Parts: sequence; C-alpha cells; structure tokens
Amino acid sequence: MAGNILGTTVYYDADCNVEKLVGKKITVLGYGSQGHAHALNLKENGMDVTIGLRKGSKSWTAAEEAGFPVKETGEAVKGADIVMVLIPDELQADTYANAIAPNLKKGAYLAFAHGFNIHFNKIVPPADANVFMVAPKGPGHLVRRTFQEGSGVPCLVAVEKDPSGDTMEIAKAWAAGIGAGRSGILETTFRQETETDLFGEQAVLCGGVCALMQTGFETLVEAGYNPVNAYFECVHEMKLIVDLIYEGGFQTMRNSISNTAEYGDYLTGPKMITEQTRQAMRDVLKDIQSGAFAEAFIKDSKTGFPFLKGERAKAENHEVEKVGAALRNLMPWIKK
Ligand SMILES: NC(=O)C1=CN([C@@H]2O[C@H](COP(=O)(O)OP(=O)(O)OC[C@H]3O[C@@H](n4cnc5c(N)ncnc54)[C@H](OP(=O)(O)O)[C@@H]3O)[C@@H](O)[C@H]2O)C=CC1
Ligand SMILES: CC[C@](O)(C(C)=O)C(=O)O
Ligand SMILES: [Mg+2]
Ligand SMILES: [Mg+2]
Repeated sequence: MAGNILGTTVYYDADCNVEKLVGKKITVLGYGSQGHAHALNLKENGMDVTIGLRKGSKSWTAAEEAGFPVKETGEAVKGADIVMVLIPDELQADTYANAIAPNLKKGAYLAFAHGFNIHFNKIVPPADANVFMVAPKGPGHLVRRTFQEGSGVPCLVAVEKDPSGDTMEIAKAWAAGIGAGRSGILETTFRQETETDLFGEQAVLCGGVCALMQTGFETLVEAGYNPVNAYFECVHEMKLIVDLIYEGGFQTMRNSISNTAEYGDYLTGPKMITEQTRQAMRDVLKDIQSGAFAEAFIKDSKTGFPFLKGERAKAENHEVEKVGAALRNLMPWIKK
C-alpha cells in the first residue's frame, strides 16, 4: 500500500487502478528508447495504443511489426484521449506547435516522461488540457526488460494541470501499466523531476561517471600499463561494484571489497572529489536552474548539433572504446 518515505508519497500496484486506461484511445508519439517500452507494456496490459511517428521514420516498421497501428504524428493525435510525448526533448516544442496543438482533442491528457519542455515553458498547453508526467528512473530498454522479467523501473509522477480532477489517477494508472507499481511510483513536481534528472545525468550518472572512468583509463595507459588491464580496472569492473551498491548501498559494497581497497577508498576518494569539484557541481546545478543549460542545448540542436556531434565522434573514436569492444568480443555472454 502507499507509503511515505522521508516526505515522498510512494504508490504501488494496489494503489493504482490500471483499468482507468481501459477504453481510452492512447497515442504514444515516438517509438525509441521510452516509446517502445511504454507502448509495448501498455499493449500487453490490454490497452488500445496507436503510435505516432513522423513521415519516413526509422522506427515505423518496428512499431508496425510489433502489431501497433502507426500514423503520422498529427493524425495519431486526432481523437486520442491520452497523448504521451516520447520524442526527443529538442524536437518536442516544434512538434507540439505544428502537429500536436492543432489536433489535440479538448480535455485530452497530454503526457511526458521528462518535464523539460513544460518546466522551461517551451510548451504551453491550453487551459482545457490535463498535463501529467510519468518519468521512469532508468533507460527505456530496462523499462521494457524489467517489465518482461516481472518487475519494473521506479517512476516519478507529477501533475501540472488538472481541469478534469482525475489526472493523478490517470498518471498512476499509466505508471502501473508500464510496470512501475511493482517497484515504486513516487509523487513529485515537474520542476523537481526536470532539475534533478538533468543534474543527475550530467554531474553523476553519465557525465561524471564516464569522465571518471575514462580519465582513470588514460592515467594508467599514459603511465605505461597495458590498456586491457586499465580497461578492466577502470571501466569493466564498475558494473560489478555498482551492482553491490544497488543491492545494499555503499556498506554492502565495502563489506565485499578488501580492507586494502576500503582504506584506499576513504583515503583517495576525497582527493578526487575536491572542493573545486563540489563547486563545479553547484555551478552545473545553477545553470540547470536558471535555464542556461536548456537554452544552450536547444541552440546546439537548432544549428545541427555541432557540439553534440563533435563530442560524440571524439568519444566514439577514443582508445577506451576500441579496447572495450575487443574485450567484449571475448565475452559473448554479455550481449544477450
Ligand atoms: N532514453 C531514456 O531512457 C529516457 C528518456 N526520457 C525522456 O523520454 C523522451 C523520449 O526520449 P527517448 O526515448 O530517449 O527518445 P529516442 O531518441 O530514443 O526516440 C525518439 C523517437 O521519436 C521519434 N520521433 C522523432 N521526431 C518525431 C516526430 N516529430 N514525431 C513523432 N516521432 C518522432 C523517433 O523516430 P525517428 O527518429 O525514426 O523519426 C524515435 O522513434 C524524452 O523526453 C526524454 O527526456 C525519460 C527517461 C529516460
Ligand atoms: C540518465 C539518463 C536519463 O535521464 C535516464 C535514462 O534516466 C535520460 O535522459 O536518458
Ligand atoms: Mg533520467
Ligand atoms: Mg534524463
């Protein structure tokens, strides 16, 4: 049953009525990482789901082969009771103006998996629209995989506008329908989700961790150590260590490592994350809160993503990726 963890309301399957989605015409826009997972999980829970994609979309065939009716974005929005927007954040505002807003039924539910466009006022829905968010705290492919395995990725839910009065019930039904009721559905706001999600992915989960692993690898290789050895130490073993943290927190991980490692952990960790690193984190958070990051991201996208594409090419060609690919070829069980 619903609980309260340190001031956050958490719902489980027993608190959600997935039946609230039955009989509703549901449109999922996009069939990428999140899109395929939400759509397939809801379909397998008996829901009537149509996929909306742009003309010529790479995902069109995959969605059709999975058994969905697929329509162009505007057509898929027409008549839908719930429209879940699962297209890239940088494309949502233009798509909203050109294809969603002109076709959105009065009183429909407009939904998101991340608060970016609503929080930063890139999308301003009409007064009659109900606006909610179901934001999985994990990659879309795991939203699908864990659902199939019988569990689910925890989700944040939030309501921005509620003219119908039942928008939170619909949001909870959606979250449970994609599997989150098995692991936890946490109530939040668009602002909280947007700012913490951007901070987490930049400073810790993706930006911070990848930079740390890559710099560790470079330091060992630069000092003349074998790159394979460096890769195992600084990249490959990360998953095994993080799995223990995931299962039981830092203490479970520290119970499993040697005293030598634990001593080095306390001695060296603070030398890596210095006062300068803390200040950099605070600065990153300020840029997120002020909207400066959002503006820079949208500007890069509108000019063809010169920064994103340049950095992606550099990252793809880095030695660490070549060593990793060679090692993974020796471990075929990793690729399921
Ligand atoms: N990736 C993740 O795990 C997470 C993502 N989110 C959020 O989910 C949302 C979707 O992100 P993500 O799943 O990564 O996106 P992806 O890039 O994986 O997929 C985007 C999908 O949208 C389609 N698409 C692109 N433009 C349009 C359009 N104009 N109309 C209809 N469909 C279009 C793409 O098809 P094609 O390009 O073939 O046309 C593709 O199927 C974002 O808000 C993101 O922040 C939230 C939590 C985690
Ligand atoms: C960590 C990245 C993420 O926020 C996610 C998978 O939750 C994203 O935007 O993809
Ligand atoms: Mg996230
Ligand atoms: Mg994110």
